[in-house]
Amino acid sequence: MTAIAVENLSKRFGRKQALSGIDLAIAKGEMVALIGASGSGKSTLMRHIAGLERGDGGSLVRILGDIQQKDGRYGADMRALRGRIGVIFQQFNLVARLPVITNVLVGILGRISAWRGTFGVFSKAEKRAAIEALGRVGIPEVAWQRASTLSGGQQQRAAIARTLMQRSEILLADEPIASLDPASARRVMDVLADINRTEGMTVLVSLHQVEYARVYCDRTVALRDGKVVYDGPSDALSDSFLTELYGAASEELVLPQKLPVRPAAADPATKADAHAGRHVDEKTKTFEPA
Ligand SMILES: Nc1ncnc2c1ncn2[C@@H]1O[C@H](COP(=O)(O)OP(=O)(O)OP(=O)(O)O)[C@@H](O)[C@H]1O
Repeated sequence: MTAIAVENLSKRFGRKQALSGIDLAIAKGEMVALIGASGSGKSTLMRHIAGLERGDGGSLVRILGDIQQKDGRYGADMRALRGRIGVIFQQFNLVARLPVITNVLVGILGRISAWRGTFGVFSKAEKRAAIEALGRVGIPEVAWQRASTLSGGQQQRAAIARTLMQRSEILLADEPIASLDPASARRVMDVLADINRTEGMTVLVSLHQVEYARVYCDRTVALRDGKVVYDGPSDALSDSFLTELYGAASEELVLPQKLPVRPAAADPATKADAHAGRHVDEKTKTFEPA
């Protein structure tokens, strides 16, 4: 089953064409990296898939088989679809003054009555589940601390715990490791890979550095100037191929040091849907094997 299907998605902000005719299909259970130099359109694409932004005429986004938006209009099931998608951003993921556990419990707001949500009335079982979710991401001990006291990496892991509480089926992580040190970045990526594997959650993660894509994701989609310029196996993204795709801008996508190799994370059953590599020829708009 296709979790995310984007067809001919374009978006113009004033004179800026942020996205141009994006076609993308991500199968349920895949963990896919989205890479691209600064300004290539990664966040804009993520925001459209999350249903936070509407594309221009001719655009179509389906989430888990249902129309989320078409021709710049949201579908009827928009609210329900939003509940099935968890979103993590580079920053501002948590309410700093609230305890971590309350931030995690925010994940169930879509499932409980408005008054319980407003007054923060959560049952013992819900609190236990929130602590379990924090355990799944390796930080159960911080449950009662204020979110502002957590490190950047812990904050990202708490945000992932919130999406577990939400029981989201798709996780969109927009540059979740951009402001983290390498060790914290790896821990966050480990957690994403783990919930992809064990919960079968579909993960689309945008990354600035291609090394993380190579280590953690079987498949990478590369954007340049709002267009898909590559969609295929991450290990085909050699430094020389990146230079071919991005020219001098490829330097900002490559870490000076290599990351340690990590075993493939995705469930083999879901790999059958993985796409063969395609290098997109922008002039003819045809897809060629990389
Ligand atoms: N709301 C907006 N209004 C006007 N222009 C926008 C808006 N959002 C994005 N853009 C423009 O669209 C282009 C793509 O931006 P986007 O943030 O998606 O890129 P990105 O690949 O996520 O970059 P970065 O890696 O720096 O976060 C940029 O030129 C940006 O300035």
